[in-house]
This record gives sequence, structure tokens and C-alpha cells, in this order.
Amino acid sequence: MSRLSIRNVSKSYFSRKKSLLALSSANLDIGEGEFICLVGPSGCGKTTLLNMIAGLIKSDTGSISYDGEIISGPGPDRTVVFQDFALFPWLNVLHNVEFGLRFTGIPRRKRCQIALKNLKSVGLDNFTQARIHELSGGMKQRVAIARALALRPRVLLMDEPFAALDAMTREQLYADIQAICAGHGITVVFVTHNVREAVCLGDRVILFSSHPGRICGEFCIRLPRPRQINDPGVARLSSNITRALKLVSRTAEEKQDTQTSCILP
Ligand SMILES: Nc1ncnc2c1ncn2[C@@H]1O[C@H](COP(=O)(O)OP(=O)(O)OP(=O)(O)O)[C@@H](O)[C@H]1O
Repeated sequence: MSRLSIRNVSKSYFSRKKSLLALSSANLDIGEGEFICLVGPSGCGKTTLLNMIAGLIKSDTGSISYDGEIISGPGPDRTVVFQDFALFPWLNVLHNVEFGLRFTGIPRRKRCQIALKNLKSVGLDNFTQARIHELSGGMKQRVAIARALALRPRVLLMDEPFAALDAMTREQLYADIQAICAGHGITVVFVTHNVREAVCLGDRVILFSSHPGRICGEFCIRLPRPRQINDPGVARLSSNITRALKLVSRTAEEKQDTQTSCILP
């Protein structure tokens, strides 16, 4: 059964008296516990779709529903992990993770227990009192993941969460995130530019093309888990998907050129 249902969703932005169709008629069904990766060229509307699922922005047309209920704003069933961590530098690690729980009515002692449990699941239980500036990039992203998981969301939305990290740290986090998601049975929507990363993590890779942004294809990844970024199967599938992506990008560019040349005298 599809839990997250995206139906004919379009979104335009208006700036400097111009309208830009960022996402056009997107349709996608995501099942419970699925790990979905959104891949495509810069500016094709991946983050726009993620933000609409999060309820941070509204679509112009169509609807997004979770368990049959239309999403009309943010909710505790969906949490977001951003590329730049979005942690609070004035709080220590434990209080960063505990922060989101302050609005749930859970007593303080219980909140700290939940925060600690989630920090343990990302391997940071020895750093509860550390300040954010004392952590490496990988550790900061682990805190952000623990904070998101502490709210026990059904859907984890991740916007290029590993893009700012070095290759070794990313590799460790690929293993961690696969273990965490399998353990929590959580649904993940993961935005990335990195096709290999998408194949390593995803059950399905959704391809986007630009001008305007639209969903133009999908690949089911049936490789055994846990996967590693250098597995031959991951490499082989990544090449196929990269080829498909280049093709859709070229077609979209050609289409844009045609449209532009129609406007030009
Ligand atoms: N708030 C905004 N106001 C105006 N235009 C916007 C706004 N947010 C996004 N856009 C434009 O909408 C288009 C889609 O943006 P979006 O961030 O969703 O793409 P993306 O695929 O996530 O890109 P990237 O991979 O580079 O992060 C882009 O052309 C972007 O410039």
C-alpha cells in the first residue's frame, strides 16, 4: 500500500516579475519503509518536492497525502535533515537532540533518555556534553540525524545530507543510515546529485529532468543490502543511470534551446 502519494503536483516561483515552473505535474507513490532517492540536474525541482512533502511550502496544483490525509503543513510524522546540519550552536549535543521533543509534552527526564538512545544509535553517546563547534562534519550530521529520529517520524526527508562531507565519512554514514533505516522501518526520501550514493542507498532511484523540472523515469535497485559504494553491482547500475540522466538532461536542454529560438527574432 502506498503511504505517501504525490498526485499531479506542480510548483512555480515568482521572482523579479518572472514566473518559473520549478516542478511540473509530478506523480509518485512511496510505500512504507521504502528508501527513495531523487536524482537529477541542478534546479530540476528535487528540493522543491522534498519541501512540499515536509509541508514547508505548498504546491500550486495537485496534492500530497500521507496515509490518505492531505499534507497541509509540517508535522511530527515527517522530519527533515539538511545538508548544512541546521544545529543550534548554543546548545550541547544532547540538548540539540532533545530540543524538538520539548514541544511534545514529554517530561524532561524522558526527553533526555530518548535523546541519549538516539545518540547511541548514531554512535555519539560519548559526546552528549560536547559543543557543536567541537564536532567534525560527519559527527554534526549524525547529531542532526539523531535529532530527526528522536521525534520518531514515519518519514525522514534528507536534502543532500552528505554532500558537504569527505568520502571516508560519507562511506561510514552510508553504512549507518542503511542500518538505522532498516532498524526503524522508516520511509526515506533522499535528495542527491550523486548517482552512486543513490544506488548504494535507494530501493528506487527517481530521475528528474529540468526546464521545467519533472519526474522522467525510475530505476528499481534490487541489489542485496547492506551495500557499499564500491560494490561492483552499485558501480554497474550507477553507470546505466548516469547514462539515462545525461540523455534526459540533453533532451531537456535541446527542448529549451528550441523554445528559446522560437522566442528570438
Ligand atoms: N524560493 C524560490 N524563489 C524563486 N525560485 C526558486 C526558489 N526556490 C527554488 N527556486 C528555483 O526553482 C528551481 C528548482 O529549485 P530546487 O531547489 O527545487 O532544485 P533542485 O533540483 O533541488 O536543485 P539543486 O540540485 O541545485 O539543489 C530552480 O530553478 C531554483 O532556482
